[in-house]
Amino acid sequence: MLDVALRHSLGAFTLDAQFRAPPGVTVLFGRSGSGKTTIVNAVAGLLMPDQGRIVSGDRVLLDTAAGVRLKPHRRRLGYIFQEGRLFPHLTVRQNLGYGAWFAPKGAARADLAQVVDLLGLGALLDRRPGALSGGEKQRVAIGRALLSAPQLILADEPLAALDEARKAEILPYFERLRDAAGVPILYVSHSASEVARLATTVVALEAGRVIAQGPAAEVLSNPAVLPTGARDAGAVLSARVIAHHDDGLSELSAGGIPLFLPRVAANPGASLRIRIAAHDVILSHTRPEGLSALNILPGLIHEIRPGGGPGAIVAIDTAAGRILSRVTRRSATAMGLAVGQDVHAVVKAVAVAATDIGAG
Ligand SMILES: Nc1ncnc2c1ncn2[C@@H]1O[C@H](COP(=O)(O)OP(=O)(O)OP(=O)(O)O)[C@@H](O)[C@H]1O
Repeated sequence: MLDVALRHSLGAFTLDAQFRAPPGVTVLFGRSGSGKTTIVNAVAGLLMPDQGRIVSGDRVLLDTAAGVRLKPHRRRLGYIFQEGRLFPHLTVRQNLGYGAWFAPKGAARADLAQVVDLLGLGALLDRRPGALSGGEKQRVAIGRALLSAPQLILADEPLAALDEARKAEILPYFERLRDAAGVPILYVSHSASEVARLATTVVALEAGRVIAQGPAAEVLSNPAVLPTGARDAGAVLSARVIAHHDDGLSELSAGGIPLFLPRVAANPGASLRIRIAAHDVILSHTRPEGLSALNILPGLIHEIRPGGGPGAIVAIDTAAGRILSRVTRRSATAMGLAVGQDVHAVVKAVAVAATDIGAG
């Protein structure tokens, strides 16, 4: 568990933020300039806030009132930066060894063989960073952070420098890290689909303040707190893989509702989390028939939130969880949509991209 309370002024900007990061990935999510990096720097000990208290597990890293200010190297943190920052003259094995060198003596630390296996680094150990792809470098950086026996991992936009294909390559490794390493991860991101896949907890920031914090599915289903507003709104559902069919579709079950998606890379029985973007969901009063879309989720309208422009976000509670649909206000009026009404949310199978599906 990480507890953070900070107050700090930087010119015209004031950070006044409090949040708690339970085990798993806690994503700091907010627009550019909302204070994400300032928070990460304060946790890292690279910025001394005007006032603050930061507690990681049972260790007080900072308590300005009590005069406690642990030096950065004594905070037991692993860093994963945007651009990897590996030593170019060292091999992958030596770069990993550098992480272990930083681990305090006697600290329980990850085993090299386990880390190599977790991150798929076996074939890369004797190469230098110049001979690695961006995604491979990032996997080495994750391994190096893990081997330093951290009590907390800080990842500041670790995927921002990678193209979509490399991001898709790395995301599963962060999922494994989240699910296997048992170390809390504080993760900075702008990307709604990255957040939907990785976050256990989301801390939404605006102008230096926390405007929402809580489980990812809950915070992300509130379009009012998303940095890009309705454009990025979407729901996160938990689903279990039931079967793979011969026509290339996989059948899943989300709270008992069948979902058909393009074949997913997970075995029957596996739990997945799936992001369904609000703009891919259409609404119907009656259960549609003669429609090509395969996924129909009956539910009740929980909220209708008009946007600044012509659109509105409709939140629907279904047995699979809360779904969001982005419709025009004109359609909402023409359909007579109202809170408490029964509706059917309709999702095309192909609307759900592979990057929006992650381990649950
Ligand atoms: N040394 C400084 N002096 C004055 N203002 C600063 C200073 N450093 C940062 N700021 C301001 O503090 C605010 C928060 O910056 P911060 O880097 O934490 O934002 P961020 O959410 O990480 O943004 P990004 O996503 O663009 O990295 C910004 O408005 C920035 O301009």
